[in-house]
Amino acid sequence: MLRSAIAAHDPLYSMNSVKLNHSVPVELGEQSYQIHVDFGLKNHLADHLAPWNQGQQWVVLTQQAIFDIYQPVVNQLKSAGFRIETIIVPGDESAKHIQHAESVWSQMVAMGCDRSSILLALGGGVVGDLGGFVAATYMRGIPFIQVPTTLLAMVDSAIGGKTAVNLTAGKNLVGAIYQPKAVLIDPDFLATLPRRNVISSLAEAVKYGFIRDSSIFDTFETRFDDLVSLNDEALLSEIIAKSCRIKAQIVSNDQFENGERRLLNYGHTIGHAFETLQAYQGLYHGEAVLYGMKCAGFISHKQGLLSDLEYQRAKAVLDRFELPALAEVTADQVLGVVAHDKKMINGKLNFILLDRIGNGLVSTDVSEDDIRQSLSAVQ
Ligand SMILES: NC(=O)c1ccc[n+]([C@@H]2O[C@H](COP(=O)([O-])OP(=O)(O)OC[C@H]3O[C@@H](n4cnc5c(N)ncnc54)[C@H](O)[C@@H]3O)[C@@H](O)[C@H]2O)c1
Ligand SMILES: O=C(O)C(=O)C[C@@H](O)[C@H](O)[C@H](O)COP(=O)(O)O
Ligand SMILES: [Zn+2]
Repeated sequence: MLRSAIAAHDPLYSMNSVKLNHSVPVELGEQSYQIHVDFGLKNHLADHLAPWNQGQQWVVLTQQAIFDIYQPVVNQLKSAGFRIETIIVPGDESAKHIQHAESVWSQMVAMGCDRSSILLALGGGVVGDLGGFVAATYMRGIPFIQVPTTLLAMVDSAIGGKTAVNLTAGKNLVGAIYQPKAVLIDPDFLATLPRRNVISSLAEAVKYGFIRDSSIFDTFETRFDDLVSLNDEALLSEIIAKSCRIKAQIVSNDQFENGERRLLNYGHTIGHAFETLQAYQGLYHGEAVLYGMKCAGFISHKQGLLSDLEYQRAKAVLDRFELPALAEVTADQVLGVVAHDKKMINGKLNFILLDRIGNGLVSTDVSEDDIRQSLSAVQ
């Protein structure tokens, strides 16, 4: 509490005197990069960015609520001699619309950005996804750097190069796989993150516990309240480090999602449908994925893949997350959106299931009836 209060007044404040820093490589040949996790990194951002600064125009893409708190971080770069302009996009999922990509492209032209310019995405997954998409397309591609400010972005969205905007018909239906030059994580940003966003963010961390590393799931079972409160820096550091390593490894193995990377979509097939049907309002991404993971766990159990005991454990952890009620949507509506899912290949849906906690698998045997029954179980 005290920390949050101090940090809210001093955006350059570091909440950690003990260093819990580490680096994780994302191995992608010539596109390889490092994820640096460093409490207090934002106070030295200019040093971290110096290797890329050759006097070119930089654009910081962010949202008003973030800029209001962290403007001193941007000012610090100006003081260090960076040529910086700031572009503000809407503070919610509506920013991931092609009209905002167009607006950012046009503002960048007006600012004199050329192919050497660098886009720095300072924000959560929305800023990162939109910023990455703009960077991938502006003058056919300029470098970009991710500085995530939400826990979701630190454990997932800033890593791996998925960039996108939404269509009315579905989430992330237009985008590119375009890797950042670096991901610079300062967990101190989380001191000002609203609790609802922390809870939503944790969805992507528990996802790794389901699909890959049961020790992450065990941590959710035993230390749920400590995870949500963010009070234990060692625990926070551990959950970020484990998540980054898993995501980096999966992306390194399968950048273009031909196999293993599909596991990262656990809970997303139905979660994305909920977001789409609510017109990207009312339900945060992580919250939608939590509902989706409830459905996927139900189907895994129904198909006899997940034991009674493991299903009950999965359900008990997911039920601890505070979630807003789902809007009334019919199973037909959900199935209609799922039909456009990006994992639909030759008319076959690739659905992510579990055969135990800690092991995800890709199934092409999930029926409409499975989905209908799972929806009845969670609604
Ligand atoms: N590319 C990927 O691999 C990937 C992975 C997961 C999610 N996503 C996408 O990420 C998006 C969700 O991202 P999110 O959960 O980070 O939410 P978000 O980006 O919408 O941010 C949540 C809210 O918190 C505010 N905020 C951000 N950082 C803050 C801070 N430090 N202090 C105070 N306020 C802060 C933002 O302004 C925003 O209003 C979705 O669009 C989802 O599809 C992408
Ligand atoms: O990086 C990935 O791969 C993921 O699937 C991570 C997801 O958490 C993320 O929400 C992603 O944007 C969903 O991918 P999509 O291809 O279904 O849009
Ligand atoms: Zn996600």
